[in-house]
Amino acid sequence: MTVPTLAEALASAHRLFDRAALEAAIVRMAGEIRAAYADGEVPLYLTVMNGGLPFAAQLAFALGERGLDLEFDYLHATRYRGQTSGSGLAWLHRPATPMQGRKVLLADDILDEGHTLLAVKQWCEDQGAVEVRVAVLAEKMHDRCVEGIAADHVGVRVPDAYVFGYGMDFHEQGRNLPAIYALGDH
Ligand SMILES: O=P(O)(O)OC[C@H]1O[C@H](OP(=O)(O)OP(=O)(O)O)[C@H](O)[C@@H]1O
Ligand code: HPA
Repeated sequence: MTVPTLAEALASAHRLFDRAALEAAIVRMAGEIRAAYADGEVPLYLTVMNGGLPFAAQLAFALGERGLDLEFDYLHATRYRGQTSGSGLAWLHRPATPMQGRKVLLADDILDEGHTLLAVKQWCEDQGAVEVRVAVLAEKMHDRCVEGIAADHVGVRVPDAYVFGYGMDFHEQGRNLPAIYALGDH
């Protein structure tokens, strides 16, 4: 199968949020999140690779600016998307930092159907985390999200279309576009 190019995708997509809008959303989120960690405990900050990387980095600086220290680790869980049964989640890397008794803050690019973050959150709880908060740059608006997962902090809400940019890929392309685009007419 030939993979469409990024240029082809951009030609049939439109920009939902530009860089300034996303940066402003992340600054707003940082204010909310700072207030949620007022007790001085240092959360374990888990970036969900790959898509969560740009957002997580920017959010981390905004939190540092507000006096919240973070302990960094990361995980990589990726969905097979229809090529297998069940949740279809493959763990490519699990965090090495012990979580017993810790507060965990997950940073990912998008909450779509929720399979990824549900499994990740449950795994953190199984490891002994006492609290798991979820921060996502984007939440997709539809009624297909699985039960048992919700984002505590959301940057922007996107329509029910395939979106890419700002960490999110179009066939592994376009992750470093500094804006979010939607395919089609949404
Ligand atoms: O809410 P869901 O329907 O589970 O989808 C959201 C997840 O899907 C994407 O990851 P993907 O599996 O594509 O891996 P990637 O970050 O490496 O692209 C995205 O980064 C989220 O982690
Ligand atoms: O719309 C999306 N775009 C990119 N990655 C995703 N992962 C789940 N949904 C999406």
